[in-house]
Amino acid sequence: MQIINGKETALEIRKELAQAVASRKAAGKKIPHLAAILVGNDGGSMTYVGAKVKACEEIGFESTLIRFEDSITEEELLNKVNELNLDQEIDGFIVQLPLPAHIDEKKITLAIDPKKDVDGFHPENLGNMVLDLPGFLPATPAGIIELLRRYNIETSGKNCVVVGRSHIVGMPVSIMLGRNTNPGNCTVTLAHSRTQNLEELCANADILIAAIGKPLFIKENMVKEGAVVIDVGTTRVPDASKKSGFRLRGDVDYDNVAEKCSFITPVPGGVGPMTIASLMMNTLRAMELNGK
Ligand SMILES: Nc1nc2c(c(=O)[nH]1)N[C@@H](CN(C=O)c1ccc(C(=O)N[C@@H](CCC(=O)O)C(=O)O)cc1)CN2
Repeated sequence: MQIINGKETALEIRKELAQAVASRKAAGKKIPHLAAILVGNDGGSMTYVGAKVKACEEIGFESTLIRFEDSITEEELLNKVNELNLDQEIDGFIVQLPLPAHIDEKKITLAIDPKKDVDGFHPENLGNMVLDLPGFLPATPAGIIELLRRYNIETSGKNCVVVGRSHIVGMPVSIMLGRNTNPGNCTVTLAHSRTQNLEELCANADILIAAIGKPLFIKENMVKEGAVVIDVGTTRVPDASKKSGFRLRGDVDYDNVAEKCSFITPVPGGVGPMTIASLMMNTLRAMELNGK
């Protein structure tokens, strides 16, 4: 069994990006500038956005953090999105999810200029992904593909089961792994809450991707001997013994599953850091796609 070290891989990518920035600087080209909108005080969202800003600093990107209270109206948020769409200095921006219930996430996503949508959530970018056209790939699925690539994991012809059909992970990763690309060319099953015989389905997967947000959901009996297991879950579970008051739990019962796998991602230190690395790759790509 080999542990897929997402933290280390993400660091490698960040070093590569820092070199690309240094070359751009030396050539007198513009430095990528990422803006992030954070609404409210959710602990996880604050951690993730903080990590995005820190990654920008380390790589040498410019960054701008824009914070709003939970009480911001949808109209006010849309105004800020439109402002960023028009701001020539900003190359790409994200709106951290989830948003408060009174704000329609879809409306906000649709308002983002697809050319600045470095999260890759806009329908134009999702359509480009389906058609293999240039655009931005969603960060977490792109991070998973990059891990499979960098660990030389064979995907062609493999039977892949993705558990969870969220718009930001499950749905796009299922499409990406089914494309005629490398990594890709899998026979993909997208499983969800209505799927029948889920245990059996998972137990036949060569590649199992768990993206359901249910701690320790994937048990030993659901994993085939020699499978590649990718755990996307990062649920904060209360734990009084921790200084933070919580511990992170993946969707996979790692302790009982790991030994059966050929490859497995841990939580933390697996897919999570790759989400941030992919966002940084997209931000650099924004410059290229927009001819800067
Ligand atoms: N606008 C977006 N919102 C959200 C996205 C996204 O891609 N764009 N994805 C998730 C959250 N997310 C990024 O924003 C994210 C999740 C987890 C990690 C990460 O590095 N996790 C670490 C542990 C960090 C911790 O201590 O909590 C790990 O797994 O090792 C990074 C980014 C939802 N919202």
